[in-house]
Amino acid sequence: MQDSQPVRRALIGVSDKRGLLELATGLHAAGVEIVSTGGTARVIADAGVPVTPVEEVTGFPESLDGRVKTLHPRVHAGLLADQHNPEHVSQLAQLGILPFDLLVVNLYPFSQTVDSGASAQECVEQIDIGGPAMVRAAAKNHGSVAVVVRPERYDWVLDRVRQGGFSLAERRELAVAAFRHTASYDVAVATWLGAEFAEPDDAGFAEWLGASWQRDQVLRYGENPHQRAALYVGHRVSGLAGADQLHGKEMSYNNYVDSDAAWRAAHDHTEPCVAIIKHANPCGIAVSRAPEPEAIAEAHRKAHACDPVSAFGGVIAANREITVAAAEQIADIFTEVIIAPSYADGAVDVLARKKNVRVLRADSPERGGFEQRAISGGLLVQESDIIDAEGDDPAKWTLAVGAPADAETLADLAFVWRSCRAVKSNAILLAKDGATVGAGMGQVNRVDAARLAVSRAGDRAAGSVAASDAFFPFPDGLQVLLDAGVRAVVQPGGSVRDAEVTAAAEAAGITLYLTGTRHFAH
Ligand SMILES: NC(=O)c1ncn([C@@H]2O[C@H](COP(=O)(O)O)[C@@H](O)[C@H]2O)c1NC=O
Repeated sequence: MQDSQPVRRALIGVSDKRGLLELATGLHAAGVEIVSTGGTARVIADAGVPVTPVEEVTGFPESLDGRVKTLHPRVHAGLLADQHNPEHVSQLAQLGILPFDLLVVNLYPFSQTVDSGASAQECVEQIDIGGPAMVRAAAKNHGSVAVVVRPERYDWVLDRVRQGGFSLAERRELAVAAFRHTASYDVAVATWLGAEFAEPDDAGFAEWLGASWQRDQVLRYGENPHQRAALYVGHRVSGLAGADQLHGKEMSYNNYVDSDAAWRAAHDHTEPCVAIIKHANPCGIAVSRAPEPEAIAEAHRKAHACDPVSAFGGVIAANREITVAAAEQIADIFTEVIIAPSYADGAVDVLARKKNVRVLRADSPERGGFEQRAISGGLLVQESDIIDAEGDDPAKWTLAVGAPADAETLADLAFVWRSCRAVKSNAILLAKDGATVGAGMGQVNRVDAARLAVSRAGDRAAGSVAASDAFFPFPDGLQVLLDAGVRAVVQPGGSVRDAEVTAAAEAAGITLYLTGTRHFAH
């Protein structure tokens, strides 16, 4: 290549020794002199490949348990000298320092050590100092030096070396990757240290938030075709972002949004559950008390029956394995995405009869932690809403009025309460026999949410149970449910007009429970 620069001398210091021998052997065969740090040099030398220990370059022993190996002017001058600047070249000659053309480094495994549950002292020892210093030096000096931080690139590196070296464009690309690597590394260190040494007045929120995301996919478009979009993943890829796609077209932006809502809704239940989502709202959620493995097919039938019209083109999530029977049922319905923890033998083949349906296998979503939402000029951070708060346990509910619910009714109330938080606020949800029958979502007042839920339930409203994601500010919303024949209601309570709301429930002779916990979802 036109502006390629030959590689005559390489410095290698790697924690991850994968591919090291092949790299060193190939570099040596290509006539490259290799200089290496302690452990790396030993592996290379043991294989019979000539290597110069870095101490021979620095004239200084590796010391302080490896805290000082390469932090020396003879190393850094060799990495930082601009080989196209005659002044630098002559200074190096006067100092008796040879320049490096290639640096291969990967850093101490800091994040892996933290994730392994190691002690704080062990984690601190795994903060690499000399490695990032060299990587940054070589990346700054990409005009003269190529820097490689990932073993996955060694084959390509050898190819370039054999072909006469790296072009400027390639050295620039490597420099970008190198600075991203050290930046992500520092974010991980700063985040962990901040949490370890947090001041008591931090109120649980770090004073500084670092982020490091890797682009995973460029999506066809965003929420609308005129918006561009991409998916980024963190260093530990999990949940929906880490799902395996077993079949179908590529995921779209809206598929991800709806799948995320469906995945969470299905996992809000411990019983076998299916959630069908469109535009991030449920068109049906159901649980089954049938013995497994029949349960998931039954849960799907019940969820689909809630609103078959809306389920067309929806996203289906199950919290249990998709059986062949469930797959046969689902395959008949036009569905955008199916997501489950696993698929029985043959189930994916059944679903794959439809060319486009996306079939995903994913790990359960992580519970707890924090979630972020961008606003104009800022970032909101909150604890994730979990459905295991005290008020989510029916045993802790307060009976405001009416007869205590029998076991079956209480199970339905618990189901509708757990399902209600999957509905965008203001939310009213009606259910019967472990299945939703009518949802009123995203309304700007609770009366309209109740009207919508009742109208979508139709005849099924009579005898159903209902949940409201937040308190009824007036009796009017509840009255809509009572007029439709709802027989038991669960809501947080806490309105200044609770007494009027309770009086309306009493007048209708229904059972009303208060949770004391609210589950808004905007
Ligand atoms: N202290 C130093 O001068 C230093 N220079 C390089 N390292 C790291 O030491 C590791 C390689 O060491 P070894 O070859 O001994 O296994 C690499 O991960 C490299 O990033 C250093 N270690 C930590 O800072």
